[in-house]
Amino acid sequence: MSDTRCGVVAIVGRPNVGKSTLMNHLIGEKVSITSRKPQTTRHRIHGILSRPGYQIVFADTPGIHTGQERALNRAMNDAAQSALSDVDVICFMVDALKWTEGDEHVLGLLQRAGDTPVILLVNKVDNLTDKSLLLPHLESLAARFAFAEVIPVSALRDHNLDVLEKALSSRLPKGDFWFDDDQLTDRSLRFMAAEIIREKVVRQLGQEVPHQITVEIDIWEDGPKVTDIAATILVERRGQKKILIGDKGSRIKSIGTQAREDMERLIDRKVMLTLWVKIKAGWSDDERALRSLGYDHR
Ligand SMILES: Nc1nc2c(ncn2[C@@H]2O[C@H](COP(=O)(O)OP(=O)(O)OP(=O)(O)O)[C@@H](O)[C@H]2O)c(=O)[nH]1
Repeated sequence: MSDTRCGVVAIVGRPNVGKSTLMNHLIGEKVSITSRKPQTTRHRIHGILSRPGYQIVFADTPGIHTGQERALNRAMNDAAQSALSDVDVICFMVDALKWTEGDEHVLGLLQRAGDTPVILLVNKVDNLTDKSLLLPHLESLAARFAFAEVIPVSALRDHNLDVLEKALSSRLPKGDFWFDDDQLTDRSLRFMAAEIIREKVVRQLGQEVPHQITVEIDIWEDGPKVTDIAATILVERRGQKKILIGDKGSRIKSIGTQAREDMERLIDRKVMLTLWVKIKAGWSDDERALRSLGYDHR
């Protein structure tokens, strides 16, 4: 029997609660992603945290969004649901004392996630001026769901992240590590490059462009000095394309510059990045397109 533990963890929560901040603070610059092994074909991997004794593979739950009207959201919710029932631990993150419809929606999805242990992460506790409000809030949340554990954290200030790591690692199954540390493959780098672009779009445009954007890497060529990368950002409507491109191309240029800088840091080489924006007509209601874009998790 192996002495080490290894398993998959999903961090879920509505936008803006601090999920990315937590990932960055847990894993830092050392986001190492490798080619998928059979154990992880059902997950898109977000990052890997390797410590002596345990390896936590963070799965990307492909969007947990409010609103059910459109096929995209239905498919995403289905995908989120099946992804959730298939991980070893779920972290449900909320923003301090705030509770919104978005949180309610995610909690609803968790109700159907099966036996997977759910840890409630109450983030941004550094923001709380009156800490005495925390306990009653936690108690009322705990009454609504059988959380395996409730941990107040501050992702930004690294508060209680050691407690979180312990809570996660102790719940992982025993087993060998799936990934060698620091091993990067072309495929995972492409995936990360696409994520970097998506992140920049969301950061720069926020609500103006809905989360239904997808990024495809069309070209990845490692030249002697420079890596040439071309990517297409797929949007749903003409108006979104216009916003993304911006006045005389200023917005897409700024997104491209920021993304290129992150990519250069990631692969430690010069990058030449070309971005295209395309409208994928009828995309939301086209299940076939969804599957080809990787949202089919059945
Ligand atoms: N004060 C405080 N702010 C935080 C903390 N964690 C995250 N934030 C801030 O909250 C905002 C949202 O954080 P993100 O990490 O982008 O949130 P997210 O859940 O990944 O958001 P999406 O990518 O939209 O799903 C950022 O401005 C963070 O700096 C925290 O522990 N304390």
